[in-house]
Amino acid sequence: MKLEVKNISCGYADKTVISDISLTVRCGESLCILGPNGIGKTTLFKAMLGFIKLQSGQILLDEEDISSWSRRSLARKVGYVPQAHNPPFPFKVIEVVTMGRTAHLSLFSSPTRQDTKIAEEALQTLGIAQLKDRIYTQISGGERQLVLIARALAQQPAFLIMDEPTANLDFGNQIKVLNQIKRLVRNENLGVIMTTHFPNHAFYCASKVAVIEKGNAFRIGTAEEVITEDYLKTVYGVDVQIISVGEKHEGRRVCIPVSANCG
Ligand SMILES: Nc1ncnc2c1ncn2[C@@H]1O[C@H](COP(=O)(O)OP(=O)(O)OP(=O)(O)O)[C@@H](O)[C@H]1O
Repeated sequence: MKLEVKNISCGYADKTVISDISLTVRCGESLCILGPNGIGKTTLFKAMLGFIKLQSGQILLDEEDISSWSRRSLARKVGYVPQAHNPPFPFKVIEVVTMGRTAHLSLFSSPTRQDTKIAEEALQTLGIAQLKDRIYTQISGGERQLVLIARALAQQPAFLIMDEPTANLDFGNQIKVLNQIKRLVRNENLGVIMTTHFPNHAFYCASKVAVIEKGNAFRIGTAEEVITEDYLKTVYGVDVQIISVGEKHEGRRVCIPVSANCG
C-alpha cells in the first residue's frame, strides 16, 4: 500500500504554512520528518489526517484521493499517535487501547470480546501486556507512549503517523520506542511517518528522511543523502560532525555537535 502526498499546500485561514510538498511512503518503510520549531511538521500531519483542509494538492492512498473519505474510513487505514498525554480520567490501559477500535464499531455499539482480544494483541506486540490492568495515569511517560502506539495498532491501520514519539522520554525509553517502531515497520509491514528533532533518530530508524526548511524549501531522500554536515548547518545553523560508528566504520552514522558558541 502507498500513501502519497502530492504537491500539497496547507495552513490556517489565509496563512499558508506548508507549500507545495510531495512525499511518498509505502508499507514497510519509515519516513522521519525533521525541521526547526514552528516550520509546519504538525500542520502537515493535520492535513494528512484530514483535520485541516488542503489549500491545494492531493493525498492519495493507493492512487485514491482521500479528500472525500470520512474520518472513520481514514482511521481504518491511517492511525495517529499523539505525544503521550495525561487524560482527564483514570482509564485502565486496556480501556485506552480498546478505544483504538472505535473506527471499526458501528454507531452506539460497544466493543466486543473480539475488539478486546485485538487490543490485548496490540499490547503483546509492543511487549507491554503486563500493563493491561494498570491505570494509564499511573504509568511512566515511556509506558504511556507505548500504550498510545498500541491504541493506534488496535485500529489495525496500514500507516502510523507519529508526532514526536520520543518527546519527553528519557534516553532508555527513547531507544525502546524507536526499537518498537523499527520492529513494526520490519515485522508488521506498517508504514510509519514520524517527526523528530534528533537527526540521530533518523539515522537509527528511518528508511527515508524529509527536512522542511525555512522559506518552504523541502528535501527528501535516504538519511545518508539528506543528513549532511553542510545541510544541518543550513537548516539549524549549527556545526556538526557526522561520523560512522561500529566495526571498520561500516556501522551506523551519528551526528555530534563540534562547536558551542557560549558567548
Ligand atoms: N491552529 C492554528 N492556527 C493558526 N496558526 C497555527 C495553528 N497551529 C499552528 N499554527 C502556526 O503554524 C506554524 C507551524 O506550526 P506547527 O505546529 O505545524 O510547527 P512544527 O514544525 O510542528 O513545530 P514544533 O517542532 O515546534 O512542534 C507556526 O507558525 C504556528 O504558530
